[in-house]
Amino acid sequence: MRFRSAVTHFDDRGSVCELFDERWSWHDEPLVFSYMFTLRPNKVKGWGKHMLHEDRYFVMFGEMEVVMYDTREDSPTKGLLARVHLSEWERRLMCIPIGVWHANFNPGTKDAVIVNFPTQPYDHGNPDKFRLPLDTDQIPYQFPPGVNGW
Ligand SMILES: Cc1cn([C@H]2C[C@H](O)[C@@H](COP(=O)(O)OP(=O)(O)O[C@H]3O[C@@H](C)C(=O)[C@@H](O)[C@H]3O)O2)c(=O)[nH]c1=O
Repeated sequence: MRFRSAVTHFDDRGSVCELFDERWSWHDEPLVFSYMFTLRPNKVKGWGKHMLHEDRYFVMFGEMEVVMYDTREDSPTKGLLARVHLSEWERRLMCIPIGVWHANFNPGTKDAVIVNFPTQPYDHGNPDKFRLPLDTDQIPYQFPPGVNGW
C-alpha cells in the first residue's frame, strides 16, 4: 500500500487539485483507465479482491475508510488487518496491492466521491473481482452496528 499526498490550490474563485500524473513516477503502472464512484454515509462497498489489477483511489469529497486484510501466502503482512482513513481534507492517492481483500466504508455524514485509477481497464464481460459478504468469517473484522453494504 502506498500513498502520494495531493495539493489543493485555493483562491477566491475556487480550487484546483491534480489527481494523477505519470511524471510523478508514483506507480510503476501507467494511467490506463479511471472512473468515479460514490459511497453513502454508513454504507460499505466490499469485501472485494482483485487478482489482475491494483486499485488507486483518490477521495475528492467526503471521507472513506479503507479496511484491508492480507491473505497472500508470500506476504510479510499475511494475516494482518489495516484501516486507512482518506478524506477531502487530506487528499492523497492510495494504491491497494493485488490480492488484498478490501472494503470501503463511509464513516462521514455526506456522500463520499472517489476517483479510482485501476491499473487495468474494467472488463465488463469478466470483471477482475472476487467478493465476500461483509459478515464473512474469513476476515477478522466487523463493521460498526448499523453499517451495511456489499
Ligand atoms: C468498477 C466498475 C463497475 N462498473 C459497473 C458494474 C456494475 O453494473 C456496477 C457496480 O459494479 P460493482 O458492484 O463492481 O461496483 P463497486 O462495488 O463500486 O466496485 C468497487 O468495489 C470496491 C470494493 C472495489 O474494490 C473497487 O475496485 C470496485 O470493484 O458498475 C462499470 O461499469 N465500470 C467499472 O469500472
